[in-house]
Amino acid sequence: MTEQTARAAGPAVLVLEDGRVFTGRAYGATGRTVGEIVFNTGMTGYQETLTDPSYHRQIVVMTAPHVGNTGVNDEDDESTRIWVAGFVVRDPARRASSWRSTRDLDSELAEQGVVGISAIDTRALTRHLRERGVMRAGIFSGDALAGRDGSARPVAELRAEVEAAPRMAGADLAGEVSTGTAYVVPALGPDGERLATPVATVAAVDLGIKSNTPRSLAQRGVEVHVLPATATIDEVLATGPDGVFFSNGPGDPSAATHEIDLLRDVLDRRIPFFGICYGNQLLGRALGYGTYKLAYGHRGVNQPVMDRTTGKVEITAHNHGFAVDAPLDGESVAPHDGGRYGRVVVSHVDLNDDVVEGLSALDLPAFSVQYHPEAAAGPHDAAYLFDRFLDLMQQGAPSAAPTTPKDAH
Ligand SMILES: NC(=O)CC[C@H](N)C(=O)O
Repeated sequence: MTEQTARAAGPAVLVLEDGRVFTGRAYGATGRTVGEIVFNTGMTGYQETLTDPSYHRQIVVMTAPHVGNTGVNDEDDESTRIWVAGFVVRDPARRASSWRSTRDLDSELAEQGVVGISAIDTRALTRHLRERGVMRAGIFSGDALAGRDGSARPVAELRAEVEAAPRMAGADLAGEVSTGTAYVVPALGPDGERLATPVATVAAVDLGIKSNTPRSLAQRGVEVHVLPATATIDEVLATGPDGVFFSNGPGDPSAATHEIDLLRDVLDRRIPFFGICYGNQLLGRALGYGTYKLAYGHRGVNQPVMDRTTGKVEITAHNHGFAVDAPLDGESVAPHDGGRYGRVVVSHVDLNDDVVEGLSALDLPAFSVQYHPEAAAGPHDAAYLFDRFLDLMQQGAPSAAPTTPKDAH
């Protein structure tokens, strides 16, 4: 068992755009950070959350009161670094304890320069964000909190820095987190051995991809060519894909012009397509539907979603602040370009708030979900969607595409 003990910490403040201030202790790196403040209701999975590139430019509040208990290990990162802009916790573990832990979370945050705050009332903060919606915020500690004479800087000054931070609405961020160069994740056989002949080849456009996504495809015998967000249709076609995948990622889908054009090029060629989260929003926009910003989003690991093609309810992992605006009931004609993409159904819906959680084209080999079948963190109820993608690639469209949902839950 590995155990690590937390470091001593000085004062820190969290300042919200609307003027609300929380006072606590510095956690992780000391200094200043600004971003959009959002809350995550997962009781587990902080390491996967921190390393999920979709959280780029966001300060994450964990509603679970104890964070850091199992330290940090070498297996659970979802990318090569921590992406959150800041981290807010109630009660950090004073001692990390797990057989897999190699370091404690406080030091890991400090080492990666991630400014955090602890010892604040995260329940009051979350209730505030639920009432008012997500907004910009800043965490200030150390020199960023103290004025020249050593006394704390006035809140108005800190708030002005928060108000100068860029907003999430309109932000095109995939290019800031995507891989710079293409790479291949090899197909695996049943015993984890490399397959000489993959079952299928997928071109996966990395808009902020989590490691468990190509892994989930590779485990089904798929060879995955991960491409940068700047990929062109020729680069996609050069991989000889049986299917194209668009990943999760940070930012506002309405700003992703290049990716939406690329996706239309894919749809025009009737190449089987699957998208997750940002990929779902981009499919929505490519088909001509709108997207909008939710008041406080869905971030956690226990969101109930109904697969309306089977009537089954699954418990799912979410991280989204935007959503697709498509008609919930029955088929609609995709609005883009006079309806040339044919009919679409909302295949999945969130049972908490009726937000669109999946789209299926009926006349094209294309579908997507707003939540995370790759889990990490979260339950694996939705892993069947990778099999659905494989079926779509192997059987072709539109035979594998779901039919119109029978009921609207
Ligand atoms: N995880 C994601 O792909 C997030 C998509 C988008 N940035 C949102 O916040 O809704």
